[in-house]
Amino acid sequence: MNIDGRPTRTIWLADDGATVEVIDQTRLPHRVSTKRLASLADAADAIRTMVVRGAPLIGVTAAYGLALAMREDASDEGISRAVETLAATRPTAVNLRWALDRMAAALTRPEVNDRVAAAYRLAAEMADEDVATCRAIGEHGATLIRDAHDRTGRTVNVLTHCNAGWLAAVDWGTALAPVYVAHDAGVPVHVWVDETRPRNQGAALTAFELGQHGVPHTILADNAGGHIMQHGRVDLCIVGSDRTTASGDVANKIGTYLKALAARDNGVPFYAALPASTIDWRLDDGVAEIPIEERGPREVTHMTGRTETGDIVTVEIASPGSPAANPAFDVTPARLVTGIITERGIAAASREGLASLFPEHAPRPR
Ligand SMILES: CSC[C@@H](O)[C@@H](O)C(=O)COP(=O)(O)O
Repeated sequence: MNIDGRPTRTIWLADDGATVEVIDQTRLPHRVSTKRLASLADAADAIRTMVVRGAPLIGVTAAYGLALAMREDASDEGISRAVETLAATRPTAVNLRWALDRMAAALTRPEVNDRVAAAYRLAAEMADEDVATCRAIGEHGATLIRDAHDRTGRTVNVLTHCNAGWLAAVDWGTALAPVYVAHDAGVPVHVWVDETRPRNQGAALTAFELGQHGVPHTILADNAGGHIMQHGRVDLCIVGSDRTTASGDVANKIGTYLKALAARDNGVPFYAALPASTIDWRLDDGVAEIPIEERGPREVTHMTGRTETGDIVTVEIASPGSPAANPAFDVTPARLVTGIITERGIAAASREGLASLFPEHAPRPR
């Protein structure tokens, strides 16, 4: 995608061929800046502090993190230690584990001396694959937007939660990829952007990237979605996911579940868009089994923003001393999900639905 008209990805190998550059998402939308990752510790820190975030991008950053780690110690023990360090950064997005398992399996095969080159090669391959996968999600999901336009003859209103656009992946994104494909094809589309407290990924990141791409959008306070759905102002909801079970339960940013409930009550189709790497085929019951990240209370009690004079400041918005809880994700049960948009097509949110698109993961008949 583009920032100020210049094409960019969220992560790339620097000109020195060794370090890795990422867009620093903690500074958006107020400052566009990059950060250089030169070591395993830098990569782990970037994921932990959300310099990079979003399930697909976390996975690719972890892959590059392993490549950086191989320069420090390419032994079998070095691989295990690096995997352990990176896996501990964030618990919910399963793309992290998926990327680390794939890298570790590929790295233990070559001789120790060949592991650095192999790691960079595979990390770059995974970055390119992520772009192609998200683009395919966009093509499949755009049919829903096109169909809605054909049915109504007017601008299609899509509601999304958090940021599942190109900033959450290497490019294109998941939930927003259908919007970009439809918009680029001339289908009139407008996005309702949930602000997404407490970190405001919607107001800060989704609004920023839609604005950069010229897609009409409106930021909504998180509590407004139900109201606008009741008044017929949403044609479909599309969200991303950090982990989806084999049975179609969808973990995504906190607040997603409430939007799915409101969508069901108002007959609004509710889709999750995700690559196969977000599906945890070992899990069945998302509410019971998906680990939900608990983040610090300061994200709830304080807010960061830009003053009119351009300074970035953090202010306290809560009653001083009151405790705050901060679960970062919730699980929307499959029964509330109309369909799952993947790189292979749109599936019903069920074990059978997902297995029909990904038969290689279907349980073998006994
Ligand atoms: C394409 S990304 C899907 C999800 O990762 C996204 O919706 C989300 O919840 C991101 O959470 P974050 O905490 O910002 O990493």
